Amino acid sequence: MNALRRLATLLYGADPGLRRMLHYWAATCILYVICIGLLMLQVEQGLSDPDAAHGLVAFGACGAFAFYVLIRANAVFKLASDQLAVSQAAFSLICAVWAYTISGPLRAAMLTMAVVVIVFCMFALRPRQTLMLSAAAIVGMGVTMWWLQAHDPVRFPPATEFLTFGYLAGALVSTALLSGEMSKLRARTKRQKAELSDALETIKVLATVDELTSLINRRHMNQVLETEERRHAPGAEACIALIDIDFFKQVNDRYGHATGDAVLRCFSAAARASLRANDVLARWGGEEFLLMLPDAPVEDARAVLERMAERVAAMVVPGLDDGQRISFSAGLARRRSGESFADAINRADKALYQAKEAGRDRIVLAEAEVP
Ligand SMILES: Nc1nc2c(ncn2[C@@H]2O[C@H](COP(=O)(O)OP(=O)(O)OP(=O)(O)O)[C@@H](O)[C@H]2O)c(=O)[nH]1
Repeated sequence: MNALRRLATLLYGADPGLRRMLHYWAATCILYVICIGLLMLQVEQGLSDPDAAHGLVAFGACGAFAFYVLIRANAVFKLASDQLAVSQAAFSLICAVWAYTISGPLRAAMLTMAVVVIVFCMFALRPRQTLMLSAAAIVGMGVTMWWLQAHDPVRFPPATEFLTFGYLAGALVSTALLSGEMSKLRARTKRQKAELSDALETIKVLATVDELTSLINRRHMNQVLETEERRHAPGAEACIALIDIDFFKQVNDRYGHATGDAVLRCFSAAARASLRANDVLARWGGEEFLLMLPDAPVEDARAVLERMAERVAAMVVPGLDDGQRISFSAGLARRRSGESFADAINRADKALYQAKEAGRDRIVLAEAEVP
């Protein structure tokens, strides 16, 4: 299985775009092989000239190999994928015209291949390119048929050639139009898929991030805590801190709601700048924040909060009077072994209440942590 996968990577490469192009190439090759098989049967039945048939087989095989090299080494040639597709389709049409000239009474059947080539185009070409290619096929086939009936009217009766050309032109034009519609449909589906995935990304952000502070919101923090609870290795310490800005109502009342919002934004930025790499800070509600410090002994957690208090005290908030200092109170709890985060948050909440009661602008350890 592994060897097969390695062989596929060797042949197809690892790049998804390259793989897609080579898959189309492989599908074309299967078609070539079927056509070669049928051509050989024609030769066996005496319906086609063997030399001419072998010439066409050699031409088809060389072309298929050349296209493989061209696609595989496209990192060097840097051809656009539609340029490659147009050249491949043009090559296949030349093969179909050639097959027509050497196929004796079965020649009309060869024209179905030209139609198949145009159908293939819907996967790789724009509608206009497909139409141009069909027009080129009609002109190429028309000139060939005219030349054949003019030079060998016994094998290529003019009336038969004329009618065959009419059928072919009709089939090619309608197939080109239909495959053009299909490519438009594919392009629309692709665009809608991209729009949907953008919208999904926006929804994800809206569902997890607080719009005002750009911190994660309470819902997402609960998910983070759940994950951390499951990951929590026995003995590893995690701390929880509930942080509440002091006298925030007074800020709102004195400076207005917009300045209150600015305080929340500046506080969040200052608080975030004080964290260690793995600490997670969330807006828990209003002017309250929850900080989770994984793998942190309580002394380290306290140090983070003190650093945060210094930064918050030093921050300059647009709209606030000079000298108006912002502070916060925090309740800090170490999550006990086997304890749920919900219980640890409850203990942190009680400690926060004590911090407020004791005069604010301080960090209070939850009861069990007080030495
Ligand atoms: N500007 C603004 N204010 C908010 C927001 N969310 C909550 N608030 C206000 O925050 C204030 C919280 O007031 P309180 O709960 O009394 O707390 P406090 O004034 O900070 O007092 P202590 O916490 O006891 O220090 C209320 O006036 C809310 O309206 C918000 O997103 N923006």
